[in-house]
Order: sequence, then C-alpha cells, then structure tokens
Amino acid sequence: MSKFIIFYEWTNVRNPTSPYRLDRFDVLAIISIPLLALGGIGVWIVFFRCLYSIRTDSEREPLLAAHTTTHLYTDEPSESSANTTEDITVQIKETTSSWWRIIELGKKEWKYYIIAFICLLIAALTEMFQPYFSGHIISSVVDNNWHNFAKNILWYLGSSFVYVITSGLRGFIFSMTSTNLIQRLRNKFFTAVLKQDIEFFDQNKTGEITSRLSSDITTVGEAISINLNIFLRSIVQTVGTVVMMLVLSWNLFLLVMITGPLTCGTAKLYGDFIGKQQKKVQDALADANSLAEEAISTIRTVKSFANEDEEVRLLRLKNDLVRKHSIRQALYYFGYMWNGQILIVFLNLGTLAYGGHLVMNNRLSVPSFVSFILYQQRLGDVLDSINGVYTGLMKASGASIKLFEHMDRIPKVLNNGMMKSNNFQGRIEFRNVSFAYPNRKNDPVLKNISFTVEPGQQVALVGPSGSGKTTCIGLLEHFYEADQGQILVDNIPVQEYDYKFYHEKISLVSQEPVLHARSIRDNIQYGLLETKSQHEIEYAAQMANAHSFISQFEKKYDTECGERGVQMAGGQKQRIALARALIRSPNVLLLDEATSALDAEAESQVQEAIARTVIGRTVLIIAHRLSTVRNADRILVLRHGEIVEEGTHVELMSKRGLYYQLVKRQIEQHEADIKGQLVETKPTTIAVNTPSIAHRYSTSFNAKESI
Ligand SMILES: Nc1ncnc2c1ncn2[C@@H]1O[C@H](COP(=O)(O)OP(=O)(O)OP(=O)(O)O)[C@@H](O)[C@H]1O
Repeated sequence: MSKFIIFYEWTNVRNPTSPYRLDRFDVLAIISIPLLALGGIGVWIVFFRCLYSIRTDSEREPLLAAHTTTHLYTDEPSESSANTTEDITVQIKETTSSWWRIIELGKKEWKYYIIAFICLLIAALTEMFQPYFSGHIISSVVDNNWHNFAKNILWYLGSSFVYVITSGLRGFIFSMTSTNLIQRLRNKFFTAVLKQDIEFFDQNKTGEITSRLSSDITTVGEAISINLNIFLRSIVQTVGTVVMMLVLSWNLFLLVMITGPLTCGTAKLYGDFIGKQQKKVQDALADANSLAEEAISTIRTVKSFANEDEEVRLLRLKNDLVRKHSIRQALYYFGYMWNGQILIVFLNLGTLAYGGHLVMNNRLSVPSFVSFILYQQRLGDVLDSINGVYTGLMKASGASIKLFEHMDRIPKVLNNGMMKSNNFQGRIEFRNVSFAYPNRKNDPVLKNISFTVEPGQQVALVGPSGSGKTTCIGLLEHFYEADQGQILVDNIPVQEYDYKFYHEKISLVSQEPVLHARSIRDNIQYGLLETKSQHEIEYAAQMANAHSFISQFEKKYDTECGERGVQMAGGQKQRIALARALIRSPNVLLLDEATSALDAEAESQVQEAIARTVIGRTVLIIAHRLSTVRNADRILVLRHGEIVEEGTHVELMSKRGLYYQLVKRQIEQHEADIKGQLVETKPTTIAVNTPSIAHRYSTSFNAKESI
C-alpha cells in the first residue's frame, strides 16, 4: 500500500515534488496555444472555401467551351456532384486504389528500396543526434569545459559525415527507382492503349493520350518516388525525435503533442483540395496538348487556310485554363504552407515561454532546454514534410486516376480468337448485319445487310457518300463488333480467328494510306513477324508497280517516308501501301477507294498494279469512280446502310436504278468538267492542279461506252 502511495505521489500532477507536476502555467500553455493556432486555421479555411467557389473567367467563356472536350466543361458539375455521399465514396476508393496500384508498380524494385531504407535509417539516426551534440557544445562553451567541447565537436563531425554519405546514397537510389517506375508506367500505359479498340480512339483525342503518356506519368512517377523517400525518412525522424524530446522534457513534449492532430488535419484538408485540383490541371493540360498536336500534325491544312492565328488564339485560351487551375492549386499550397508556419510560430513561442518557466523553476536544465528547442524545430520540419507527402500523394493520385482509367478499360472488341486455318480460302459472308457506331448509337449505319463474296471473286461496293461502304470494311477488319448478325470468313466468325493470322490473310489498302516515319523497306514489311529478304521486298514492290520509282531514289529502299508518309507523292504512297499489303500474300484484298485521290497517271499505275495482284484473290473493292469497278464480278449498291441493288455492271445499267443514276450523274459531271476545262485559259489550266482532263475524258468515255 505504501508503495502505491509513493507511486501515486510521484505521479500526481498536483504534487510539487513530483516530476510530472503541472501548475497553472502548464495547463494554460497546453490549452491556449493549440486554440490560438486553430483560430488561425479557421480563418484560412473560410477564405479558401470562398476562393474555391469562385469560377474562373475562362471556365465561363463560351468560345472556349465550344472547343473544349467534354471532361473540361463537365468538371464543374462533377465537382458539385462530388458532394453526394456516393461520389465522395467513389473518389476515396479511386484515390486509395490508385495509391496501391502505384505502390504495386514499385514492388519489382523492393531490393533497392531496402538498401535505400537502410541508408535512410542510418542518415536519420545520425541526424537525430546532432541537436543533442549541439546542445552539449553550447553548454560546454557556457561552462568553459573545453574537453567536453572537443568531444562533442568530434561526435558532431563524425555523425555529419555518416549522414552526408548515407543520405546521398539514399537520394541516388530513389532517383533511379523513380526513373524505372516512370519508364515501366509509360510502357504499361502505351501497351494498354494500343490494345484498345477503335471505339476508344474515336472517343479520345491523340494529343490527350500522348499528354497522359508524358506529363501525367512523369507527375505520378516523380511524386511517388520523392514522397516515398520523404515519407520513410520523416517516419524514422519522427520516432527518433519524439523519443529524444520525451527523454529531455515530457512536460514540454505534451505541449508539442497537442498540435500534432492539428498538423495532420491541415494536411488532410489541403491534400484533398490539391488532389482534386491536380486532376483539373492534368485534364486541362491534356486538352491543350491535344489542340497543339492536332495543329502541328495538320500544319498543311492550317497554312492553306491561313489559320495560324486562330490556332494560336485557341491554344492560348486552353493554356490560360491550365494556368488558372495551376495558380489556384498554388494558392491552396500557399494556404497550407501558411497554416503550417502559423502552427510553428505559436509552438515556438509557447515552448520558449513554457520552457523558460520550467528552467526558472529548476525543473529543466539549460542544455536540455536548448536541445529540446532544436529537436522541436526538427520535428516541425519533419511534420511539415509529412504534410508535403500527403499533398504530393494526392497530386499523384489526381494525375493517375485518368491513367488507370485508360489502362483498366476493357476493349469491347477483343482479339483473343485462336483459329488458324491451314486451308484459308477467303470466302466472305455478311449475314444479317446491323451496326451503329458506338458513339452514335441512335444512327444505324448498316441495316440488316447480307451478301457473300466467293473465293477468288471480285465484288465492288458502290453507293452515295455515307451509305456505309467503309463501315463494311471496318467490320470485316474487326475494328468494331456488329450489333446484330455475323461476319464470317470461310464460315467462321471473324472474332474467332487468331489476330495476327487473320490480318496476314486479309490486307487492306485504304483511301489515304498512312506510312510510318521509317524507311520504305520498313514500311513494306510493317507488322511482319520475320524480316523479309531484299528479293521478297522487291518482288512485292514490283507487283505494286513501285520498284521503278523506289530505284530512282538515291537511298532506294532505305529512303525515309517522313511522318505519315509526307515525303512521298500520293501515287507513291498508294503503291508502297499496296506492296505492304501484297508482301503477306493475302487471300483477301480490301481496296477502299485505293485510287480515288490520284491523278490519271498515278491512277493508271496503281490500277495496273491492282489488276495484276487481284488475280486469284478474293477482292472487296470500294470505288467512287465507277469506271474502276466495271469489270467486277458483282456490284453491290448501298444506300442508307441497305443493299438496294446487286448484279454485274451490265445488269445494273439495264435496271436503270440507283447504279444507273450514279453512273449517269458521273458522266454528266465529267462532261461538264471537260467543257469547263476546255474554255479555261491556258495559264489557269496549268495553275490548277486538278486530275488531268485526259484522265477524266477516258473515265467518261469508258462509262459512256458501257451505257
Ligand atoms: N468513327 C465513326 N463514328 C461515328 N460515325 C461514323 C464513324 N465513321 C463513319 N461514321 C458515319 O457512318 C456513316 C457511314 O460512313 P461510311 O464511311 O461507312 O460511308 P461511305 O459509304 O464509306 O462514305 P464515303 O463513300 O463518303 O467514304 C456516315 O454517316 C458517317 O458519318
């Protein structure tokens, strides 16, 4: 019992002899300082809530809104709707899951993280003792004790040396892992994006996707590695510093402790704001990048319409939105820093006053007080860092939400078929196919169409613009899934074929073939698993009527094609594209207006190549110039997504239906053109680079002859 009484007296805060005694001054300090700090924070919360509700001018700007993608002008409603419990829950889930996923990405480098953590631990421990040695250096100077002074100086120097080495190593490892993380994230994102179906690319602009690939991923990678570094360091430092402070003076530590929840609360509040704002910054940046990318990639069109100033104006408006979102984010950051500083000022003042009181009452020694103050300053820095970590993580999670959204999207069109046929014939069948594009679900493009193309047959699809011809090719290429009905090749649904196998058997030459910024050789063997010999490449080029012009280039097959084939003429591009299709010896050739953009000479060269290559192959051809499909085995006439006529050229002409009308209109148009061209003066005729008269004449002549 007596022991209990002694213990009670020893721990009784009212007992003047107890080391845990608290007087009125103690209680006043512990209560008043946090209250004062809270008041400061409250004022700032009110100020920032007001600021938050102010909409920027450019968000109201109608012109910009008209050019802004959906996610930008819908971000305001989404923010207000985030007030509902459901939305907040979704946001928290999104944020948490994106953190975990980013951490998972770093799992691969766990060995490096362990080394970095050991360095960090050593650095933090050595750093932790520095205030202790500083306190003793000061007190030994006051006491005139030079032996103690030298000893503590040596300890200080030794610990600083270890600190410098280990913290440098830690920094290097974290930078290296950050670079690796960014690269891995970039590769994963690019792989995921390329695996998406065409619907995804219909919905997302190229510039937006590339912006995610560069800017968002860098933001995430850097924020994560830097924050992981700071977070781990801060945790170790916090534990060490707290222990040292407790040992030095528990009364003073109690005062410091009370401000802890305030610091965490502030970090949470501002972290949430900053996270939300970061998503807006990244979205606005993606939108601006998208516009810049579009303007640069279509520079010829921009220049031919002298529209540079307008493009610059639009980009400025979009960049202005990025700037405004970024400034608002910087203001949140400023507020958060300000609050942190208020807390620190109050805490320092409180500690000085209360610590001074303890020293004057002989409850704390001077060296301990000095050391405590230094530790407290360090704790302030550490807590500040932890706050920064939280806001940094929120930034990263804001930037990563869209990244993971793209990466997680499961394509609606899956290319997971396994079928590889040894006896691939190339019989095409459209069986009751109906289709509407996913982004225009209410506008049916194909309505219950059925047709077959037997192996070796040449079938032409003709019809007015927008009747659904290219859509048929898109479905056959399995870019989209039909809403109803089936598309079969050799009686097997296209989705059941192995993706690579199918696209080697079926080759497409489109109206505006896109070449890659690589050599002609690389373009011809594009997408092939094995490298083709020079002989095979030349053979494909000869079949496509391309060898002679390629041979005239100085670098021959190593000549660069330029971005999207910009360094090649239209006819040359078409013939390289034809060689690219032919090198895989496809059973089925899809020709989507392969010659419509060419002049007479280029067209005749491509036609000649096509005539040579179609023999023995199943061919589905789309042509506006009806003269090019006269010899097809069968012609299907489409109108508003339905097959309205079917037969050979002669049969259809005799029917006097839509096909006849189309041919007639084309002849009349050509005749009018010829008359117009003939009355034009010579210089004008030379200046206007239209498809040649001779070509049009021959087309009209052919068509007329056939009527
Ligand atoms: N990616 C797309 N998203 C939404 N609608 C589309 C898309 N591509 C085409 N369309 C629409 O589908 C319809 C048919 O287009 P399609 O390209 O198949 O016509 P077409 O007969 O080939 O025309 P043209 O002869 O002028 O090339 C058009 O109304 C077009 O606006």
